[in-house]
Amino acid sequence: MSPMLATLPDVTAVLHSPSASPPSGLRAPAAVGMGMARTRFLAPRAAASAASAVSAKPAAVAPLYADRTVVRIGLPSKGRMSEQTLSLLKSCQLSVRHLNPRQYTADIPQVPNLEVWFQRPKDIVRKLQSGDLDLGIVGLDIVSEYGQGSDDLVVVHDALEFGHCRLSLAVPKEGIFENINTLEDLANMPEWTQERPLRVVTGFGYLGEKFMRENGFNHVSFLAGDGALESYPAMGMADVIVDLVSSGTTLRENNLKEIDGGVVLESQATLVACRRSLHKRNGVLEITHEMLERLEAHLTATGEIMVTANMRGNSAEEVAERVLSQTSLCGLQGPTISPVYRSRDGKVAVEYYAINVVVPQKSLYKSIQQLRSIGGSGVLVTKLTYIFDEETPRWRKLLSELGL
Ligand SMILES: Nc1ncnc2c1ncn2[C@@H]1O[C@H](COP(=O)(O)OP(=O)(O)OP(=O)(O)O)[C@@H](O)[C@H]1O
Ligand SMILES: O=P(O)(O)OC[C@H]1O[C@H](OP(=O)(O)OP(=O)(O)O)[C@H](O)[C@@H]1O
Ligand SMILES: [Mg+2]
Repeated sequence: MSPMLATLPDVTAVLHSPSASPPSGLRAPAAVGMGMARTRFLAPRAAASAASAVSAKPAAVAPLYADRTVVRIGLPSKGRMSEQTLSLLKSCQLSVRHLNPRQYTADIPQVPNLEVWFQRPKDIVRKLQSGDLDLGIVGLDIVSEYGQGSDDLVVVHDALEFGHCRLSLAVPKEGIFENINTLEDLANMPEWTQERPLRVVTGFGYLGEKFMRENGFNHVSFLAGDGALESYPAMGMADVIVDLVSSGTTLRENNLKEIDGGVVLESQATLVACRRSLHKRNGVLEITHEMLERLEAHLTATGEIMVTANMRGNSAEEVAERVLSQTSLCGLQGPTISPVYRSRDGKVAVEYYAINVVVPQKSLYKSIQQLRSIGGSGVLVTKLTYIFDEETPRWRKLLSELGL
């Protein structure tokens, strides 16, 4: 038998033997119900075989939750989040190796015990809930809609800085909605009655319904729609829509407007985990920690740059005083100041000091102006790849959420 494979007991026999029922708490694999007998399941990939990508060939009978030792992460298989997810991971030195674009599996060579599964965003959430995935990257909108506030899911990183959008209620610009500019205006319209409720079309039935209920709408009906929702009001099929908005172009082009108080949810990409896996599956917590550290280090560094300059001075302290008198030169923990040694008349002398300071990218020009105003010269600007703090606050928060 290959070291990669292990055999399961005869499944038919297990099913038919009352004394050999699966341990409680374990779900029976779906294929069992389909009458499939004796088969093999994928065991954890041996580190030595890291060169071979995960096989997409379905096992005839899937492993039970407790039998799976490899950790799984779900990434969006389609849509606008898919490419950005891969590029974020690449920036964190977690490049996904996807040998065959027609397969749904891949791996991340940097993390040998992790399998990547490409799934539709909503399926990522469902599979995190069932424990078939341990980790996933998906928009908060999808986590909130399909997770429905479930305790089974833990948002490990809530701001991966891409996929920004908002779930928002929009109404037609004209007709009876012309002077409707707030949610309150909409709720107080006399048109909505039990016989003729406000008709809302949305792909977010759970969040949409909760939002309307919590905002005091009594006469509302919902219609589920998957795409092109902006066309429903003009077609007379709905009065208002609850849909994702990012640039606002689609709303504008369809003669719709957002109203004050109408944002249901602000969303961006998140890293989500299955709570049960964090507690019970070997390796999940460690992989989550490593991913979190890399993501935080990369995302923190993204908005910052390193500025280096030389400055004449009598001592490091005297230079430090000048630098710290400037509001944009305080750095992460303060500037690093080091002597610049040069040889003069055969002796080593210090006339200049080098200043290294990390500043927010958006205040770069201001920082340079301030450096110059206190005598800085030869200014170098360097992009930062990572900033590793002592400990990421999100890791602390996760441990406390897990009671660890
Ligand atoms: N303008 C936007 N419209 C929709 N989603 C956006 C937008 N901007 C960011 N997103 C995020 O991208 C995710 C994926 O949306 P996208 O429309 O690309 O894929 P999809 O919804 O899987 O595909 P489809 O819309 O064809 O079903 C959304 O759930 C949301 O988190
Ligand atoms: O504010 P905007 O930048 O205009 O983006 C909003 C639009 O983008 C999404 O549609 P998508 O492009 O995913 O098409 P779909 O309706 O087929 O999902 C969303 O459903 C809106 O229609
Ligand atoms: Mg879409």
